[in-house]
Amino acid sequence: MNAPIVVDSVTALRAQVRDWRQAGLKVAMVPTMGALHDGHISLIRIALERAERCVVSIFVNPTQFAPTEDLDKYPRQLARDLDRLREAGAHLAFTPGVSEMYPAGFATKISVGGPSRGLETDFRPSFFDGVATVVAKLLLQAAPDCAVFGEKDYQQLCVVRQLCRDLDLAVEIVGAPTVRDAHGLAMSSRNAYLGEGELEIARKLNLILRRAAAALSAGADEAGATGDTAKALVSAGFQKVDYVAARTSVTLEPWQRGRDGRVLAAAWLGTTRLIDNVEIPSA
Ligand SMILES: Nc1ncnc2c1ncn2[C@@H]1O[C@H](COP(=O)(O)OP(=O)(O)OP(=O)(O)O)[C@@H](O)[C@H]1O
Ligand SMILES: CC(C)(CO)[C@@H](O)C(=O)[O-]
Ligand code: BAL
Repeated sequence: MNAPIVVDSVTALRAQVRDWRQAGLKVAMVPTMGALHDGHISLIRIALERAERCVVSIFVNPTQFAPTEDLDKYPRQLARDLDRLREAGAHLAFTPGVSEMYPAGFATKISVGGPSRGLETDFRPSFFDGVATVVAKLLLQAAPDCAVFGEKDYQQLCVVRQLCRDLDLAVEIVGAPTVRDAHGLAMSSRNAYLGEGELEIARKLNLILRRAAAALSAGADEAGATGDTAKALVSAGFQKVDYVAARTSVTLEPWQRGRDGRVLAAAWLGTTRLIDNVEIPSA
């Protein structure tokens, strides 16, 4: 595979996408924060099934991190990421610096309602403002035909869909299934923070959520099932559970039996916060 073109300015990104467009080629985008793993590569594969050209952005977006969060220690490994992009057949890596995305005087924030209410927002109150603002910018900068986001960050996917619908952004948002290791652990750049013992515990998260989803599907009381799940996570070794909740798919309104639903959770292992979600099987 050829090495991807690497650009760090919006002007160069726009010029390249315009050339592809003029040549009649479709463009797909995969926004990331880098430290690429097989989950990201699966998004690129899906992008390449839908378009002749794939743009991957690598930008650790400071506005979605709270001051107490891991912005400084977030893994940054551009050379390795570019190798992975070449192997995956991505055509362009957009690697802007902070001042390219947020030049002096930048003063806009996009705040999405609906699916951003609750769950992550209860614990990361400005997270989705940061995500929505940067995703809107990336989609306006690259103007792709479609953009691929992972279901691992399920609430984020729902917020991005709402954002594009509300702002009439002419881009199709494609959701991609969660890629997991052999033990069910969702791949995540933050898994790199986990020590050996923590990894063993992290691998129990998905199984515990699947049990909760099966119990709900079989008719268990929602408050009881989510409460038992939080207790099971603590028994498994998680020190703190931010939430375990059942929600209706897409809108993330309270789940109603008979409707498509998901169980979503966030929990801490030491200083590492993991999230995951699973579908509630239809009864
Ligand atoms: N295991 C996975 N399967 C499918 N998509 C994934 C997976 N992990 C991340 N993604 C998707 O990749 C995109 C970029 O995510 P990001 O760069 O934040 O990676 P991450 O592994 O989720 O990192 P973090 O550990 O910071 O949450 C998002 O759309 C995210 O949902
Ligand atoms: C969508 C995103 C690239 C915005 O910074 C980020 O939240 C992520 O990697 O999931
Ligand atoms: N994967 C979503 C980005 C974040 O948690 O900061």
